[in-house]
Amino acid sequence: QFPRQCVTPEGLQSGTCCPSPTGLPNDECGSSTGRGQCVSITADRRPHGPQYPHDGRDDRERWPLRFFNRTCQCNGNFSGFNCGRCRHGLTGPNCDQRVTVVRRNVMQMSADEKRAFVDALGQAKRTVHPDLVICTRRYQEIFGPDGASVQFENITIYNYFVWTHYYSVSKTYMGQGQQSFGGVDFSHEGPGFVTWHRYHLLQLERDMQDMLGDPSFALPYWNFAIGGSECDICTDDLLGARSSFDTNGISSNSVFSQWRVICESVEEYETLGTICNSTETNPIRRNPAGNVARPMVQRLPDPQDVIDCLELNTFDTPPYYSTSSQSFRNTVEGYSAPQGNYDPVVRSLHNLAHLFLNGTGGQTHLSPNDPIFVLLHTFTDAIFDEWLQRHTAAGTVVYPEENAPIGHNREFNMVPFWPPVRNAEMFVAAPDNLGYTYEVQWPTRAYTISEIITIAIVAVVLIVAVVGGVIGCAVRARSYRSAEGLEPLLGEQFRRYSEDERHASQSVV
Ligand SMILES: O=C(O)c1cc2cc(O)c(O)cc2[nH]1
Ligand SMILES: [Cu+2]
Repeated sequence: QFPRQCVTPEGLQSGTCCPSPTGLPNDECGSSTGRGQCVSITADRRPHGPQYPHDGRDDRERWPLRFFNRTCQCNGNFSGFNCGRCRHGLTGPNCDQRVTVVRRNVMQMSADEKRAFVDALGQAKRTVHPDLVICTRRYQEIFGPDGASVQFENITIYNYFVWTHYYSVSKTYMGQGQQSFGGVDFSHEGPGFVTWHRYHLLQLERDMQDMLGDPSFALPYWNFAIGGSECDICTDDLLGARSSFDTNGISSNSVFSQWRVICESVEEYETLGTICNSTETNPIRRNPAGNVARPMVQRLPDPQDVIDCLELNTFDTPPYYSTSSQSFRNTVEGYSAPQGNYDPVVRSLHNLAHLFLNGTGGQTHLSPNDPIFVLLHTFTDAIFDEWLQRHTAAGTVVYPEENAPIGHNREFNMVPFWPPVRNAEMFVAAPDNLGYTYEVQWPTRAYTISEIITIAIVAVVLIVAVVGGVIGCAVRARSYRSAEGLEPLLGEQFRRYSEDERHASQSVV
């Protein structure tokens, strides 16, 4: 969440996190080369929804001001916590060359591509994040007893991806002996669901590109809207088959059977007011379609559900929450029926795909520990991008500025990302603004009864016309031939002419 250089006791006390680009000491934000400058952070002040009624209790309110109030603001196309890199979709020394990566269907990749992707995930699970460290205490307890140390630690690239999700969904600690407050979620149940998860994926993709030294690396997606109760990506060449010994486990032929999860001890965090750290504990659990207690989540969404949600015109509707009706966001997130009507018992699209996994991937504080999360969310993001592109011309693409749940207003800095990035910055079409596109064949709508009847009528009329024409011609040809029989002179003349011609050609030879 914060650059390693910034989390010293002095750095935290100053509230300033403006490092120099690597190789340029004492050049905060690369200001001497015009890359950027150190400025005050602005945090959203607009009212949020009533779900969170507290004030000052949570480190994530008005993020990231509890920790830092000054950051690098980069000029032009420069970007990053020290302005040492380019904005998404740009490259080159001056960040003026466009680059686009293509996110593809994981099922359509070659055996070599699949292996490379699985290996890259394994490497991300082991490689310490080069720049960022995580806090392991609430701000109040972040300084050690001597004041000379602070509670931050290193974490691997993939575990950082898991930790940021956990931090965004964790409950608010209300003090010893008090129940933690669960009415907060900085990344779900609000308009920020799509923008938060989009940035979450972009950050992982970028970290993996840097790790691999391959700027063309793209996260693939899992088209989970295939209906039925089979997990098609749960094979040992991809995300791991089911273990033959443990219904809830992953096959030992898959590297993912070796992965251990972080952030499992929620009860401890909630009762002691601690925070998940980088300690790995148990293996991933997964039992696709295996939740017998909840038959509704035993099958995946259907292609028609995607078609239906893409037809909703409004991005989000009051109260911009998990109870919104006719909201594209609440529908793709999966708290509404695919046609947009809110129903508390319904789970569809993204939520249904999570719950179908029935294990680690179905619990919000843990879900990214199962790498299926990455592929499930790239597809969710592909639907979001398709919706943006289809509806932009109609002018209904509007992100709410206020009264969304805390963390979800348009100008709120998404928790716990650094440098500060607002929901609004991710509410743009990806190919033109963020340097990636999806290669997807979107399902098309089946014909309605009235369309089928119309098509049938047109077809019948055409067939009648063609058949009628053929019969008409045949009848006319017949009457012509019988007329020929009544005109022997004409026939005679024709025969004589042909014979003359034959003679002529023979005499030439
Ligand atoms: O119960 C749900 O609808 C549900 C579970 C779950 C887990 C997860 O990680 C999500 O991102 C969403 C979600 N929804
Ligand atoms: Cu999710």
